[in-house]
Amino acid sequence: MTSTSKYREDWKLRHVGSTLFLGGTLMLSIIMGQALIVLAAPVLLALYHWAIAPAVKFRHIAGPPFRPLVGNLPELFKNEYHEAVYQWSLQYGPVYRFFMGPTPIVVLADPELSKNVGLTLFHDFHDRTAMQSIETAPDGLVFSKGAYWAGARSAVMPLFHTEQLEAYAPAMHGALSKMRARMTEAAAKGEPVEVKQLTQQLSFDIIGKAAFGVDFEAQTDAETGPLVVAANKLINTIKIGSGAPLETVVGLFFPRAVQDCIAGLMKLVPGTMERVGFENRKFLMDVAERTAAERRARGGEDDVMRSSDFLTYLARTARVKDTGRKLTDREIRAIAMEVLLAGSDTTATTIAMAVFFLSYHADARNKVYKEIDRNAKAGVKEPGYSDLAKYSYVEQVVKETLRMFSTGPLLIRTAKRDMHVAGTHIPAGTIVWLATETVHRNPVHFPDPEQFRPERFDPHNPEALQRHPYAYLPFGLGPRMCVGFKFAMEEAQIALITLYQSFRFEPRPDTPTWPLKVWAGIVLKPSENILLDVYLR
Ligand code: HEM
Repeated sequence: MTSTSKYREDWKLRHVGSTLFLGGTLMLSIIMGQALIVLAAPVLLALYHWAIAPAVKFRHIAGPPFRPLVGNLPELFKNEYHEAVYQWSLQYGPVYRFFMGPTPIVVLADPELSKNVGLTLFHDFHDRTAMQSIETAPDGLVFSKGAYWAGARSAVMPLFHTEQLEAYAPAMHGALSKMRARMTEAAAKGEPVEVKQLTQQLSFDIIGKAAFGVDFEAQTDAETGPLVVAANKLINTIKIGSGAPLETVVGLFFPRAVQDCIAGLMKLVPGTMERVGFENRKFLMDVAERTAAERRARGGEDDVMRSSDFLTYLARTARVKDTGRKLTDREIRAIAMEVLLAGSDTTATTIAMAVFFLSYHADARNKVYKEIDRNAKAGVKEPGYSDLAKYSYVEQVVKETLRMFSTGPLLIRTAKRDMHVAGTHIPAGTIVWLATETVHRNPVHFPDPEQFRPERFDPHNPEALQRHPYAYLPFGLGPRMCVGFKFAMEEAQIALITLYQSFRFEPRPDTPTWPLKVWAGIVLKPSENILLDVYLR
């Protein structure tokens, strides 16, 4: 080989080598680039989902400025979140949006809009979205959906028919006699009473007897009674905001599947709120299931409507309206749990707050005494459900208490499809809050809203006659309205009648004043420490 041809050969080899090297590098960078894209895509997508999309998608609705990732959580949890909702409505009007982390919430704070969403457009705003991954949710009422919910609700409704409500009154009086004894003792000793604590225990005893048919012993054994201890522990785990379980916090930022996964994992770790919630829910559900089985075994499908408890009725008589099918054990225990949770703290807070307001309002208190004494003279001492019509002022007191201090200050609905409400586009899947408490505080519908004035609910009062029919919604509205509202009104009225038959409550220097620093939360943030002096009348 000549030197020229050798040179050519070397050159070729070098050329092939560098081409291969260049090609390889190019390939490698393409592969790495693609890998990078594959790896980065979810991060970019998540960033888009958290940091950009919500603001872009909801830019047509006014509201507080969006912050990437956290949205408006800081403002929301600074006070109580329905207080933030109220303040925003003053700033942005009756239709606005804010962001719970990256999740947009559209708020409607107007009676007509409540009517539209809760009633007129019900089929498009049929369901609620849960913040926690509650395992009983698909079988109960509160977070069940569509046709299943309608069937379950139809089976439960007869529990709140008039004759049944009449049958719960003796259990209410039974529980109240224990409370009266405790109050009498406190009055004799000159000791103050913490009203909310007492009414909480009272409510557990009442709902325990009515729903489960068993004695929760909350008033006699609050510290060690297994049912009341479990119920209290469970209630503490159902929180949103500071002190909420990790799964709830995760649920603010991640899709439901991630939240469920975290909830499942946390349940395995002793001491976590998820574990405490799981154990106590299971304990109570097992009690409900055992009790239902025992009630079922006692008899056939006979008439167990009167003088029975919820579980007996649900296990033996209840039927889904259209199909006629019986409720399963899973459904029965889920409904029993919900009733226990939805029906205890809400009613207890209402009774406690009514006593609180009355302690500061001698005029209203004297009208209550007058009504009670008039009925007592006419022979009504332990009123049943049908007697309550004779206590219209006590009813007005309960209504005004629920207006001033809502234990259900927001109604939750989810848009099933793209909708237009008040000319505003609401995309499918959006969570909508009907800010009922904000309306309750609006002077257009309730003049001097910070004033406790039960007379505003006197049906003959021009203020009541002129009010928008959907301005006052403490129990919600439409087909998803509170299933237990008549039970709650019955319990609150009977409790107040019993208490004011015998006692007088006076504020102390350390009693909170209105407005309270802490407002009721959507789930369970009661006004605690309502310390009052109690006297025999
Ligand atoms: C003062 C007491 C109570 C208040 C303020 C209250 C308030 C509410 C509110 C605002 C809702 C949502 C309604 C809606 O979205 O339109 C609701 C739903 C519900 N409440 Fe009550 N409630 C009280 C007592 C009770 C009691 C005593 C029970 C049971 C015995 C109960 C069981 C339920 C259930 C099961 C739901 C879900 C209904 C459904 O989605 O079909 N509540 N409650």
